[in-house]
Amino acid sequence: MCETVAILGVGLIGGSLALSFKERTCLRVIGFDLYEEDLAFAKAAGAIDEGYTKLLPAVQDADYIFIALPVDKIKQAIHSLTELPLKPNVMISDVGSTKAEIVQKGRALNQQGITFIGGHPMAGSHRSGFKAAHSLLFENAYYVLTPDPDTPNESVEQLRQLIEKATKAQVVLMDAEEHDRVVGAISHLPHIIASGLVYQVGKYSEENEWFHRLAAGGFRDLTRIASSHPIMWRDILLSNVRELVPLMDDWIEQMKEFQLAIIRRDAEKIEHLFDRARRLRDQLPDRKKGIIVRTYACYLDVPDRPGVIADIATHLANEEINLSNIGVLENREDAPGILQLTFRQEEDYRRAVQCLRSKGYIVFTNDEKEEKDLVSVK
Ligand SMILES: NC(=O)c1ccc[n+]([C@@H]2O[C@H](COP(=O)([O-])OP(=O)(O)OC[C@H]3O[C@@H](n4cnc5c(N)ncnc54)[C@H](O)[C@@H]3O)[C@@H](O)[C@H]2O)c1
Ligand SMILES: O=C(O)C(=O)C[C@]1(C(=O)O)C=C[C@@H](O)C=C1
Repeated sequence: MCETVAILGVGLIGGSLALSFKERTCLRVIGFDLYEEDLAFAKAAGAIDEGYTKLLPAVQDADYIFIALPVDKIKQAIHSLTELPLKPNVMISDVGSTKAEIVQKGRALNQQGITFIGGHPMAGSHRSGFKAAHSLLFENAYYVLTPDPDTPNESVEQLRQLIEKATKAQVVLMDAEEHDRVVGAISHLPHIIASGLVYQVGKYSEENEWFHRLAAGGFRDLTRIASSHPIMWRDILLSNVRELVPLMDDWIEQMKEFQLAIIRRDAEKIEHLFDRARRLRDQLPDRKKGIIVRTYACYLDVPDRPGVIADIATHLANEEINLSNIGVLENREDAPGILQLTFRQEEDYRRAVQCLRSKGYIVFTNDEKEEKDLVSVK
């Protein structure tokens, strides 16, 4: 007979877990959330079998409980679980973005003989709620578990196998404090910096709206995560103060190093800083994400005249080439825009390049675009 998993909080992460369990295991999935409508939506989407707005009916038959609430609410839920009649062999985990404080709370469950193992899937989005959930959100991502030294190995293995089977993520084990330091640097601090940049430009744009209007690719890429849920991020920061304060000190030092090099007009130093950063960035492991489908793109210098996009689309349609997306990358008034055409199939992409070149368009591929960008920067 199949077991039951209760997911507390059927939002982005809980909803994605629920979809993963339904898709790749035979577990019965019970959802718990504040809102009836969200539960009804998750049920209609096939993510949960039943949904409750009360904790007891959601957890009393569960063999596994995953707490996917905001960090502060995870701590409260752990406390509530210590007071409820649960199945004796239930295994409890969470998905919170910080671990030390949560694992500390979880020890109250461990003292009652219930296995609690902290967890954190290293994938997500700036979007929130079940509407943004996806069964492949965690595919190929790391999924950190932070068992205490005295957690039985069999329990860790059992949880690892369940998570890997359902989510297709790769489980790694880590000490909770080490987790908070690492994730503080690669996730929490970047969220603060992104919001800080948006603030700075927001302030300037109150005086001069061009600051907002000119904000283009680089600024947008760098600040996407500033659109994340403010309450979720408030709780994350408040739960990782110990690591964040020294990390912010280091960041301020790093900015001062850049500032000094600029004040001194120290070209060599500036180049060295950028060169080192580029090398380090290029060494980041490329973890292929499940929900990102491989696409093929080509680029066109297009004259800024009416009908040009329709003309391109017509040529492709006449050749029965399937175009997946079309977008303007740059749109300067005094220069041609760059049109990005994206294709799902390599064959479509190759035929499109050939077809459009034969119609007189200047088409360049990804590698050629990189070369062109570098040349125009020199
Ligand atoms: N968003 C990310 O990228 C990401 C990635 C990894 C881990 N996490 C962690 O996952 C957890 C959930 O984040 P999310 O992005 O899924 O948030 P979310 O807002 O999408 O989902 C949270 C869900 O919990 C419900 N909820 C909130 N308070 C509740 C309460 N008191 N009782 C019952 N239900 C309640 C909300 O209605 C919502 O459905 C957080 O702890 C976060 O730190 C987030
Ligand atoms: O991709 C994003 O938008 C995220 O913010 C995801 C992200 C991250 O910082 O990498 C955010 C919080 C999580 O705890 C894990 C992943």
